[in-house]
Amino acid sequence: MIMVLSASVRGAVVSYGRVRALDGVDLDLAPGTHTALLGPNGSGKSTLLSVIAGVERPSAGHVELAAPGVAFVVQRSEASDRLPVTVRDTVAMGRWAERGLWRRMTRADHTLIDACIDRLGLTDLADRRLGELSGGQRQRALVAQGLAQRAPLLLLDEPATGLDSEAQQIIDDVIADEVSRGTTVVTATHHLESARRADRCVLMARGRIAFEGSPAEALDEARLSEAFLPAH
Ligand SMILES: Nc1ncnc2c1ncn2[C@@H]1O[C@H](COP(=O)(O)OP(=O)(O)OP(=O)(O)O)[C@@H](O)[C@H]1O
Repeated sequence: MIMVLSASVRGAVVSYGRVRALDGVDLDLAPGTHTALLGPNGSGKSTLLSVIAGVERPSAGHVELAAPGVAFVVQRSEASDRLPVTVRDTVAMGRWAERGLWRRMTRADHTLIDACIDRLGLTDLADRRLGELSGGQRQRALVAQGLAQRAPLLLLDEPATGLDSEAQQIIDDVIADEVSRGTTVVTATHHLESARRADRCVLMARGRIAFEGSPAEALDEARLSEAFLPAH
């Protein structure tokens, strides 16, 4: 049986100077599924997301996407925190790729932007500047921006970092909703509870995939401690 994939990565290698951030990674993403990437700091999770998003070009290997359009929600940075824009502006930017910078937003765009703001519980903060918000609120604004892109592939780099358990729950529910709409979602996460809700877990170690399987298989204690062992 031939399965149509949303995206596939073959033999991806990425080096930063002497560091091999990715060392020959193969990954298949089935449509309408949630894949959780887990692994210690520096194991290559963010780099793999960047390669799938097309932000980083592998020096060897390649990525194929079934359809164009990737929404990539990167980790919050000092730079994004200081942008002089409101929550609504931030989420509206998610429509730029489709609308073009200079074309007017349609009524449907505004409805979608409001829905994404609401979905992340930010309606009361919609007109506040990002700089006036807590880290967790800014993080939710960036996830709302990712949702507003309505891309077939949604990549989230540690979306729940710094969030309280209620906000984390919102993100997990948003991911589940997106998957049920047919979106293919990949998250890099350190939260085992979120990973447990994924369809598949990929354990990364030193730029390679150490294991992939169902959450029950991957999140086994022995398996996790092996993947998280320090390099030797
Ligand atoms: N822009 C860069 N310049 C130099 N080295 C980099 C760069 N980006 C990543 N690296 C290195 O590549 C390796 C993989 O980093 P990556 O950010 O992909 O890991 P990660 O698994 O996402 O880690 P974390 O859990 O800390 O986010 C690390 O050794 C990191 O130091």
